[in-house]
Amino acid sequence: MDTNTLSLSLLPTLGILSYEKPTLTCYASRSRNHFLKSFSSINLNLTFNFRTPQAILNPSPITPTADGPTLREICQPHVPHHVLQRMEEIGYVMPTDVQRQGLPYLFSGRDCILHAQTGSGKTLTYLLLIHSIIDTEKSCVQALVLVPTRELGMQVTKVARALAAKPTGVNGEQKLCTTMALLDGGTLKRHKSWLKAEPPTIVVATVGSLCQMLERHMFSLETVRVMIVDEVDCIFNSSKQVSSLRKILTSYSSCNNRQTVFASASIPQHKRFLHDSVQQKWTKRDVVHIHVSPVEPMPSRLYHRFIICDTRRKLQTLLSLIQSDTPESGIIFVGEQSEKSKKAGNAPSTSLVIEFLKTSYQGSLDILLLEDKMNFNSRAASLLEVKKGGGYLLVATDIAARGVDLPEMSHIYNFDLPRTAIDYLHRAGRTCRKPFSDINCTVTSIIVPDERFVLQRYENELMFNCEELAS
Ligand SMILES: Nc1ncnc2c1ncn2[C@@H]1O[C@H](COP(=O)(O)OP(=O)(O)OP(=O)(O)O)[C@@H](O)[C@H]1O
Repeated sequence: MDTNTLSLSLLPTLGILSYEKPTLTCYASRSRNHFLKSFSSINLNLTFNFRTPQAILNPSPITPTADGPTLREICQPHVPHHVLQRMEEIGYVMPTDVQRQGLPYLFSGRDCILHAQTGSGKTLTYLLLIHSIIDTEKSCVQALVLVPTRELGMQVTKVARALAAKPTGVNGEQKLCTTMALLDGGTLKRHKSWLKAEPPTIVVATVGSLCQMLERHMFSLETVRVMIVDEVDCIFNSSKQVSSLRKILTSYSSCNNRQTVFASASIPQHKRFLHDSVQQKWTKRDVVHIHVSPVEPMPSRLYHRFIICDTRRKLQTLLSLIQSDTPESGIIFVGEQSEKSKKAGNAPSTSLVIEFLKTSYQGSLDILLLEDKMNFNSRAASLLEVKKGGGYLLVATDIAARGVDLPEMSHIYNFDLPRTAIDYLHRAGRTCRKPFSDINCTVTSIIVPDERFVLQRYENELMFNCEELAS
């Protein structure tokens, strides 16, 4: 095996590199301090076995300091000037941790697993890499971004287009890069004509739609020089998407002909994943694992609470919480309806919550719905409303939990407890999405007494503390 796991944020604190075991062990501890205290004893029992020393011998040239290099300084000379200008115009001036730590590796051409907190700026990180590779004078698809949902695809396309637009006041003849969204619910015929008439430089695609195009020979990945798989664990975990993703990575293209980047805030069993990536030829052998803040998987500005109540009182409890919190905007996450509940003829939680809020909530926030079973147009309409800004309460299933960037979001309510700690992490991560802000956001879980131990497990796994609210 020829892989590296770098827990970069630990470097300054511990003066050593963390490997898989301490990272996993720390999930059992309750706080960063606790972890750091327990680290020395764990360390005694471990053999640190770094098999490819390049990443250690050749560390990031960027020194992490409070007022360290700007994004422009990190990106020069890799990213074209007009993109850097545009980047600053949008407001991206200082790098986030993942940008500061990840970009030097990405610019060096190595395949990477970008493993960093929700809202940490992974999208801009990989888009800057794309701009360092593509040649806008060439008329072919050179970069591919794979996403698990149409919603995330729309968002990435928007950011990609914003970054590729001409900066104000620039009138040069520079050919600009174009981005095509190839997403579930779109028309293959239209995409086919676009690809034929004037191939875009970047394609943002859902796995299913891309595979359809590839299978019908409407599109080929021959000219793709960089491939990003965003929310990679989510796609690998999806029974509908995993086999298509494997084909895209190994049959329709080869890791030797492209730079591959996997991104997510959660890579369960990352050592295993790294091993598989090399063995299965999803990436090259010297793939590097950029693990930012491994002992703090969730933003520290998140305040976690729970309230215990009877199932029958959950709706009323939700309403009371919203009334006392007066959120700027909030997401109320509900679980998917089980087959058993469907068969019993029960209404899904989404309908219950929406109808209840529509009749009982007297505040000024708009009430919106986003769930898997809505058709693509209604889903897009909901998301468009949400992105317009203004206050709203979005009642959503986990479809809204992955990657969707809603910077104004102040409160998350788990009306139904998420099924796994990872789902908790991604739901919670829809808040605290302004990288340099010090505004605190709140996640509140409304649970029945039996669920307390489940939430406790999530707390241990994700290393956070949840405070109980009096019911
Ligand atoms: N350097 C920067 N300066 C200011 N804002 C930034 C910077 N980089 C990213 N952002 C903003 O941070 C927010 C979160 O970024 P992004 O959506 O890329 O997060 P992410 O790491 O992909 O999160 P998730 O894992 O939840 O998908 C966005 O609103 C983005 O515009």
